[in-house]
Amino acid sequence: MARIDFPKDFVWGTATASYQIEGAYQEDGRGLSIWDTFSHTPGKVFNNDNGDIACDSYHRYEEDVALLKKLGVTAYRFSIAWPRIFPQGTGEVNEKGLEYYRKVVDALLEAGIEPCVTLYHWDLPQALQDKGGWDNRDTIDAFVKYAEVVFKAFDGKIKQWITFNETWCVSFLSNYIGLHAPGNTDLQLAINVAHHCMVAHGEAVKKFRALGIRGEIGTTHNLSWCEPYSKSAEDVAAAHRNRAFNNEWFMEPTFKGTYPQFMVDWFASKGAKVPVLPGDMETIAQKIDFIGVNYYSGGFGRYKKGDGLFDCEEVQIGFDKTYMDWNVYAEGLYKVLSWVHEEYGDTPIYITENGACYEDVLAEGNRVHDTLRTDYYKKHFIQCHRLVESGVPLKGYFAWSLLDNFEWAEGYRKRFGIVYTNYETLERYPKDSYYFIQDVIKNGGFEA
Ligand SMILES: N#[N+]C[C@@H]1[C@@H](O)[C@H](O)[C@@H](O)[C@@H]2O[C@H]12
Repeated sequence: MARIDFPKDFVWGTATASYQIEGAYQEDGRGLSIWDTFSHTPGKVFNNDNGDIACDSYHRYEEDVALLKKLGVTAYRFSIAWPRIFPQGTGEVNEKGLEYYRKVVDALLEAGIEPCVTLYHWDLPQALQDKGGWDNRDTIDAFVKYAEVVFKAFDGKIKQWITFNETWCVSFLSNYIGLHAPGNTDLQLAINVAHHCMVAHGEAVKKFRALGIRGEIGTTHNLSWCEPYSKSAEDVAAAHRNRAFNNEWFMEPTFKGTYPQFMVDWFASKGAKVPVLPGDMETIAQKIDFIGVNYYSGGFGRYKKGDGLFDCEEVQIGFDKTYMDWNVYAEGLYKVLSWVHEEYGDTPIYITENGACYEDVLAEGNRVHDTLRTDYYKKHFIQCHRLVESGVPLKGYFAWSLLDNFEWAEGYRKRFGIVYTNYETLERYPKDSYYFIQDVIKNGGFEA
């Protein structure tokens, strides 16, 4: 056993998202989002679950803040629902929407917890989707207007802003693979969406700077790590294409204002190209104050002609699996964040999501002995410590998630929370993993 200790100023937090926890989907003037439409479409979500009620955090946010305070975190990442602020995506501001978030932010600050707010965590107003959504460049301007309203409303209170959550999911998962809202399966459309979201990110950063909003702004990309199964040129190239699909395709524009040419060529071979307009790349590459990275898993890949979009097949080498059937590959976190530092320099990094889904059993006394999840966190905290020790500018960590919540197309069957949500009573029960993290925060580390 070796003791690992984190820097005194290391930020510990947890993360959630509006559609996954709030419920109250028609309350106080909220407009419909694409996830209301998608989840209400039979067959799209497991068990036809939806976010109509979710964890009812719209009414129970004070319980959530109390759990955060008891946990000992100094930050809480949540998202603002665009359809609560602009029910039609643009036009009239819904003051009741702003009022809800004022209450949440004030409760957090009262508890000594810094709000870290994501502007876009996938709940696009349906009214904008009806006009083409992110495929329509007009949505960029609508996003910037929405961002300006919330920047001004919370200036000085919210000091850490994230423009987008996981643009890969917004684009490829939702418009090429089709698993998430709006459920398209068109590669060119997905590339258009990715590009327009990144332009919207850059325009929002420009607006943030122009308004002189206090605090820091960044964005969050979901990065993964695919290690080549062998050192053969074919396997190395295939694994790189697999990584670049998640990683370089988004990080290169964000930091260098260019797309990786080998991937541009690869997509061109599939008949798809990026709809770049003059000035777009300079806009995307606006300097950011931090980069958020969501990391869950990775694995090994090797060349196999025709396998998937990149002629890369996953090789099973015996990793333990989570209930999402994802590898528990903690060293992948070390590899990917070391790569970020090597490739993109000293921009501060926050792990804005990391966590695991397991089949949780409610035991006596409303306890959940989620030893596998606690073990997942231990393994990844060890890698976080390794990163800090190696000089990577890792400044903080947000566990996904505070609560079991609406897990998108998986509905409520997949639980990622460190707090168990009883969906019948909406009561919250801290799991053993919650108490493990509480202890790590309190003691600044743990015996690894
Ligand atoms: N799946 N899964 C869990 C988690 C999802 O619940 C978050 O909303 C996303 O940001 C990211 O995908 C990660």
